[in-house]
Amino acid sequence: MKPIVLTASTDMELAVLVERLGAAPLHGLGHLKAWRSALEAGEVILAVTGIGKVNAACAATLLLERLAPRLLINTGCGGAIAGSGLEVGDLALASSECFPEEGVQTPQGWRGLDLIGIPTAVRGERAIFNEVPLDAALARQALQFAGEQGFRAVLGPFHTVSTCSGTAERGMELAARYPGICENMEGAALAQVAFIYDTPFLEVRGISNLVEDRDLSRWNLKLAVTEAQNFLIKFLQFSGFPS
Ligand SMILES: O=C(O)c1cccc(C(=O)CC[C@H]2O[C@@H](n3cnc4c(=O)[nH]cnc43)[C@H](O)[C@@H]2O)c1
Repeated sequence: MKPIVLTASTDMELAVLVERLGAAPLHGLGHLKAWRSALEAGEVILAVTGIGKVNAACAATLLLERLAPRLLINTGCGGAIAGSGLEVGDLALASSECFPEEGVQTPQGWRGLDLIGIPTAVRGERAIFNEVPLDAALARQALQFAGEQGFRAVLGPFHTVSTCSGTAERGMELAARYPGICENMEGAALAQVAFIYDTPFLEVRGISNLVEDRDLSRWNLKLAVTEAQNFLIKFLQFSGFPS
């Protein structure tokens, strides 16, 4: 059976999973720090991508080329976009991913990549621009399982940015371009690579902060990454998915 690959941008975002799944270091995956665990659901490979879109795309390409997984899961922390109903410590599940910065600044305002007419990726007849579609059934299944397990979780579109929105104004500007519940810096890059390789992709983030005027005293990275990993441990071991 093909493995499941689970990624995050930093060690901290995988540490609980590595420990609780008894994962052993795995060498030979290029520049990536990785671990392997054998679960009832099959083999799980955990890998640290590094921060940002370039690191994420590079890692995803290497992992999908080498391992051809049956599922790619990305986790970590993220910022709750105003109006999402999310609070610090909640889970956010991606219904789609989006690059809300890629486009053109025109005299009439910002426009997305569809204005240029060059897609970010094409698979068969399907061309995508700023928004990357995800496996809706898989995301809904994860949402339902989260609720059953007592996690507070919201399913909705994610934003992947180059610049963390450290002002409420910037968050609202991006949300006016595309709907969003959770901001992060890697997800859309992983989702785009998964789209190209026709691999199911699930993204689950713990909310570490609100997208608001930057105030680090209100952030809780540890709670966010612990909640996301606690959920994934249960999801991998008990949800019955993915078989
Ligand atoms: O502003 C700071 O000084 C600061 C301190 C610690 C961490 C950060 C981050 O921006 C973390 C980026 C990292 O975590 C994800 N993340 C978490 N919250 C957000 C957000 O509101 N907007 C974008 N990315 C976020 C992201 O995926 C990165 O991996 C800043």
